[in-house]
Amino acid sequence: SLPWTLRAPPASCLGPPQLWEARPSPGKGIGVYATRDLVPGDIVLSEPPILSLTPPQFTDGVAYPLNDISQILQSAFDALPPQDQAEVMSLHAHMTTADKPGDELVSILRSNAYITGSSLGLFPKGARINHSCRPNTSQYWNSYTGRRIVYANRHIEQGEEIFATYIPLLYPHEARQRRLDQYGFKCTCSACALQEASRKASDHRRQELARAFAAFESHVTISVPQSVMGKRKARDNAEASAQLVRQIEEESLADYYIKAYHIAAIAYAKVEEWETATLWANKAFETSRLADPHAQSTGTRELQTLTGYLINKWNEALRDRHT
Ligand SMILES: C[S@@+](CC[C@H](N)C(=O)[O-])C[C@H]1O[C@@H](n2cnc3c(N)ncnc32)[C@H](O)[C@@H]1O
Repeated sequence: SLPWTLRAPPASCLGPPQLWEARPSPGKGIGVYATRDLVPGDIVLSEPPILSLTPPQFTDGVAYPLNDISQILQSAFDALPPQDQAEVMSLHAHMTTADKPGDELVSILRSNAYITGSSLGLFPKGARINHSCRPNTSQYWNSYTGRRIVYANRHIEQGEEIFATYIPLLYPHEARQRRLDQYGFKCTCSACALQEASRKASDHRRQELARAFAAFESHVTISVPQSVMGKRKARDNAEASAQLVRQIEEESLADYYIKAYHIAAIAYAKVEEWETATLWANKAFETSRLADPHAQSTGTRELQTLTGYLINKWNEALRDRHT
């Protein structure tokens, strides 16, 4: 055995300088602020979970009945070193009227946990980021490195507050607010604070987008239709996919950009517009690479393969035109 104990290097030796600071955010407790201008793709935080739970029968996308897991949570907490326990207990806990004294750990999990694959994780630094329904960061769970990455999805100015989303965003204001009730605040972000008419327009766009995504979900393989009817439908779909991208960008729903570009790539491939299809696929790939520069995730690699495939099709079509 080794005559010395291996210890992790201090956090200050790991990676690039810190681009954020935590300080009070009026009306929102503590918040996280950019300490310099950030451009899309800048990694704000890269953090492993301090505590991670894999609840039984976890269904991704469905809020988990957290009270059912208080025992698993307690055992995971008990196994932590004292300084980590103190860090967990320092996090914000929104207690509901149903919570009993002693339920604080469950409240902390409910108020701060993020879903990572099939688990729930507590990330003490990222947990200080407040919510917005038009967030300026997106997140990405890198299962390869076991880190949750928070990256700028648009330009963020020095001193601006950094926001993430706690909930899926393709719902109207009232439904979003119902999901946010578990955190105990009323959302006043730029989408929720709109005047009624604009808010209705935003709600309508989000619902339409949810419908459009659902409609496109079953069309994600490239098969060029042969019938006149099929071709006409594919043409309509291609135009609808370009509209989907416009609406997603108008609503600043950065978490859905990759999905929308991918849909547009497939829709244009189905009408054999290989150049347009390639440009959309490449845009999806480049956006995915913002958070995953070494293409470690399956999603990024698939987009890289798709872009390569479409480039070949585009080349073939150019060759055919010249022979
Ligand atoms: C994950 S914590 C975020 C950090 C928290 N502000 C703190 O002081 O530690 C979630 C809690 O922050 C507050 N919060 C988050 N986003 C908010 C918002 N948009 N408006 C008001 N409060 C918010 C709520 O109290 C919520 O339960």
